[in-house]
Amino acid sequence: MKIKAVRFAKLKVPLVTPFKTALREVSFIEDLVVLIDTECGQIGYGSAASTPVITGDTHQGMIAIIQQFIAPKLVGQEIENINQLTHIIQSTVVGNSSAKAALELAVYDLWGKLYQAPLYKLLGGGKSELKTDITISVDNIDKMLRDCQRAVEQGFDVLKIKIGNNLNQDIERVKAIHAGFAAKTQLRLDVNQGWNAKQTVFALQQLEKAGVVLELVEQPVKSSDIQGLKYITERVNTPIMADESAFSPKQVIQLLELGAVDIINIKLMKTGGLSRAIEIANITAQYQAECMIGCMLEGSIAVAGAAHLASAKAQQISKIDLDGPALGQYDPVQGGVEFSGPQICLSDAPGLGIESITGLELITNGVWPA
Ligand SMILES: C[C@H](N)C(=O)N[C@@H](CCC(=O)O)C(=O)O
Ligand SMILES: [Mg+2]
Repeated sequence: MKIKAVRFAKLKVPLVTPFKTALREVSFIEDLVVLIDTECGQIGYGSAASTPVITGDTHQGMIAIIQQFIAPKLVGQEIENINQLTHIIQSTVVGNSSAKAALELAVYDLWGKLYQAPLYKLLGGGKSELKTDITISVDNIDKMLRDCQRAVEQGFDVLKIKIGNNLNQDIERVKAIHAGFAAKTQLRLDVNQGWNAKQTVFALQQLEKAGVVLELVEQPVKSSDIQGLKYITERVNTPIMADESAFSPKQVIQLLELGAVDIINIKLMKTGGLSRAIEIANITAQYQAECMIGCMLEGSIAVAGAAHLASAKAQQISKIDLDGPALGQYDPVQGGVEFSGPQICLSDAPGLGIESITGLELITNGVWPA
């Protein structure tokens, strides 16, 4: 099965409620979809979210880097040589992790189609049912409590609470949500780099004294502040997780060698796709550290790839934050992974299993070779 061309499209889905973090606020999931055509007429699907405040990637930038540098090296390659394909994708340019993720997803989808097997089985096999948490956007306390209530009614029993835009208000938000929902749910916090190290220790010690039990706190400080993460981890009981500080296998080794964090959040948009995500999961096992599989605000094509990986690497990946599709008003993708509230159900269709996509807007000059 030989690669013939790479095409691009856009896919936009409105959110149930605006997605607000310490870094940004958006009302739509907007994915760049990458379609890889083969000479035998198969199509591989991949997609990527543009999250410039975290990855630096934009849709225009992803299209340019793929068209000018990576697609010319992929066209003509055989899908059966999956390691050679991921090597080309990873090594042709530096950075550009979201563009690499979209391409890797599409070639892994085709690899599954070549061998007529679902991706999670080709990656080692696992369960077809997974469960995700859901994210509660940062807002005034009443709105956050209403969002938590709706999530519980939908069946979610793990809530990921976004905070980080005002230290004292954040402490009050967490206390209020803990009082209302700790009996029914497990609570994770995501500060999205909003605090500094001393503020984090202060906040977590206050919360610990008040009897607030948290499963983990994600990325409290700036992505570059590795010493800050270590300072916090040494002073609080609550487990600390790296997100924006952990893109590459090398960064993960540095974090774990230093004892800077307890847990790593793996996201395909940071690792550049599945191949490096697998490497990171294996590294965390070497350090007996836990890891989570997460997502950006992205739709069900890319999240399906992450779900296949989570199933196949369940021995390493113990926590799941794959709620992108649950945050959208509908899922435009038919076939493959089904997202229903907290439940994620993998199908045994080949690759990612995608049959069709509603509302896909093909980019007219977005094809290589032209
Ligand atoms: C959507 C997911 N649960 C999440 O919170 N992801 C990111 C933020 C992504 C974004 O801004 O698109 C995270 O920080 O974990
Ligand atoms: Mg995060």
